Amino acid sequence: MAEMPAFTPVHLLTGFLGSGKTTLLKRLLADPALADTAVLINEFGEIGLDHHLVERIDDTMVLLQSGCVCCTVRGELADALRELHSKRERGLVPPFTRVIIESTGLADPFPVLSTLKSDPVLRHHFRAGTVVTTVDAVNGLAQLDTYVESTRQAAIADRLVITKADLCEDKADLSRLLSRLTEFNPDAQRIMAGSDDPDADALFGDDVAQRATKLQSPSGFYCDTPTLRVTAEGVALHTAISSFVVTVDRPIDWTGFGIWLTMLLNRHGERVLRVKGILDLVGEDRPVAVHGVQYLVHPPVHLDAWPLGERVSRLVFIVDGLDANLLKRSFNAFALAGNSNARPQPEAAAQIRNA
Ligand SMILES: Nc1nc2c(ncn2[C@@H]2O[C@H](COP(=O)(O)OP(=O)(O)OP(=O)(O)O)[C@@H](O)[C@H]2O)c(=O)[nH]1
Repeated sequence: MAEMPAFTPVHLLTGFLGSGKTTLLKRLLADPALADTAVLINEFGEIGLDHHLVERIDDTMVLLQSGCVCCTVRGELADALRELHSKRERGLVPPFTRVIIESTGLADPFPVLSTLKSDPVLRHHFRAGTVVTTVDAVNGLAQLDTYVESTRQAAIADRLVITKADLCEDKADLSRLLSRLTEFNPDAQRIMAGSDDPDADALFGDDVAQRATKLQSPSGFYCDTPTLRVTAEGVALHTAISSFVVTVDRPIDWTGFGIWLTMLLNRHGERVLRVKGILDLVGEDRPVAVHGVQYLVHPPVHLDAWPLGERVSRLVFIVDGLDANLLKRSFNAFALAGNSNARPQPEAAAQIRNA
């Protein structure tokens, strides 16, 4: 077992919505090098799914829910770290030697890190570790241009993991994304997911010297590049962004669902920042995980078991400036109308148009 560090490093895994944080975390946690790791997962949305997708649930896996770790659940983050520390002291959880926080895709990483420094208890037991930011090669450039959360996540990174380059049809777009990242953060080490296959050591090795020079200021953390200046204070983020959940307790027809989702994304893809869920599909015994990020829909994946043993479909939507009630009604009009002809009802189509 690794020796207990005087200050346990808290690594932050961040990156915009759907950029591949959970996929990376799940792969890394399979590495024995990360056996002594406590994991905190924070999700934006009424229900959390990522901890089920990571497929490791034990006492050192903590879900911070119902808000974003940089704002509403900052206190909850501090409480969770204090509790983990106290349980470790009392031998109630395995003696972890590092913590990884997977933030929401909308989190501002600066307040999260400053929580470690400013909390009177935490600062005696924990220290900021490495910040790893995932950047989606397909949607990343537009996200950097549109969402300040995304630029702040890229600017603070020690390691930038570029995901989905395998899906990037236009390599010129990928080069533009890499140039933009260089503007924001010339010092970060860049790793291509898939081809470089980063291991735990490459990502969470204890090399924080880079950020020590980049982020120290009298007031705490800051980052200053020619194009972006950000400080430790949170800014008013994700004000028009909302999240809603739909739950259906009978099997859904895949074709019909696909048509409904295609219609939604054709109309509003840019503003459907994230769709993710676990579906109970007609003709399938096992649950199926679905993921969409703006116009991009990833291939569905069969899971081994139903989370919590409950056989229901749950979909989380995170949308920017769309009418969540209309979209919910549209989904329900479609789902509740039955799936015999697998066509969205006219009412459902109109609700999508007007959302
Ligand atoms: N082709 C491809 N798909 C990827 C890659 N990385 C992630 N994905 C897919 O992208 C989708 C979203 O991945 P997640 O890991 O859930 O993304 P996330 O950042 O955790 O999402 P949020 O927690 O909702 O912000 C899933 O369908 C993944 O399988 C990659 O490098 N290539």
